[in-house]
Amino acid sequence: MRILFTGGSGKAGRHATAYLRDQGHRVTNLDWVASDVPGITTLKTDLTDAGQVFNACQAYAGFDELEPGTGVPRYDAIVHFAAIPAILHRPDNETYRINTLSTYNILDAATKLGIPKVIFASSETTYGVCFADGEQKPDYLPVDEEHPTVPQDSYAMSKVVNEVTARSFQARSGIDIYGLRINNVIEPHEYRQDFPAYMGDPALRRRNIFAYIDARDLGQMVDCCLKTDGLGYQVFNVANNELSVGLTNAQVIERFYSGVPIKREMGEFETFYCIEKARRLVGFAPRHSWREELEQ
Ligand SMILES: NC(=O)c1ccc[n+]([C@@H]2O[C@H](COP(=O)([O-])OP(=O)(O)OC[C@H]3O[C@@H](n4cnc5c(N)ncnc54)[C@H](O)[C@@H]3O)[C@@H](O)[C@H]2O)c1
Ligand SMILES: O=C(O)[C@H]1O[C@@H](O)[C@H](O)[C@@H](O)[C@@H]1O
Repeated sequence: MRILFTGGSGKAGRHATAYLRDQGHRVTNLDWVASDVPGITTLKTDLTDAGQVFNACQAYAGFDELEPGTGVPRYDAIVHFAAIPAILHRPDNETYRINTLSTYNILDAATKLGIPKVIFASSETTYGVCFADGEQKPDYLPVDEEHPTVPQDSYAMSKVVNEVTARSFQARSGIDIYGLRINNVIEPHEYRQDFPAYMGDPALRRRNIFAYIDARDLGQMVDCCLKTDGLGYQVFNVANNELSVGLTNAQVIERFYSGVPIKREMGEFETFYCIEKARRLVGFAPRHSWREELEQ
């Protein structure tokens, strides 16, 4: 497929674009800065500027596309990852402005230009646990897509607003728009760098609901979404199926989740960040586990 990918120069985007390239997709990156991933071309674009977004969505992906003499082909899908990826990188109102405006522009352009699918990065932070002031426990476990999304911080607010915006653009246009509530992204080198500390102090993972997602598996989830048509508007939790700490599910409940309703029986090391919907609807099957990465 011919894919327009935003934020491909960032932490998650670098791995997701490489994964999509390896699956045979043609990927053009829209970002403030150029990608250094081989095979990924960047059109430097400020996504808060609607003019630039509409223009980039209708641009050639490379000089080779001049050859047929049939004009600019239409993109098959947009994968929108560009964002300020947390609080405390920018003043709160800038994070909110950049994230909501960029997403509005992408959705507006996709629907008006007849691009039939948009997959966008939402976040685990929508559930209100990650960047809460003090400790906020989930309302129930495991956290699935029905869990309330009432966060207190500007980054997560921008993601909740983006989900609402996406749902409305989908209702108007009828195209497929899938939002990914991505858990904490782990790059391959971060297993050795960071996980030993998580084994020593599991509380370090409390704000991530003890979950994580390998950056390459996130690429797989995007590809699963590209391959699955006709679902309309959907949000999906995206995480590994196992906890990111060296405790069992029961031990985490005992230490961190006393009083939190447990909705169903769970596996010994099963994640509290439920990924059943992604498995069922698009066939997501994470492959990279921290246990195996540390053994290698
Ligand atoms: N890293 C995580 O753990 C995590 C978890 C959940 C969700 N997410 C979401 O996944 C996406 C990618 O996150 P990341 O960690 O790779 O972030 P990142 O900051 O590493 O990458 C984001 C990229 O977007 C670009 N960008 C931002 N705003 C832009 C704009 N207006 N115009 C052009 N380019 C712009 C940046 O230059 C950067 O290359 C984000 O939407 C983030 O909110 C990340
Ligand atoms: O966007 C998000 O959800 C993520 O933001 C990152 O910056 C946080 O470190 C991570 O815990 C979150 O998973």
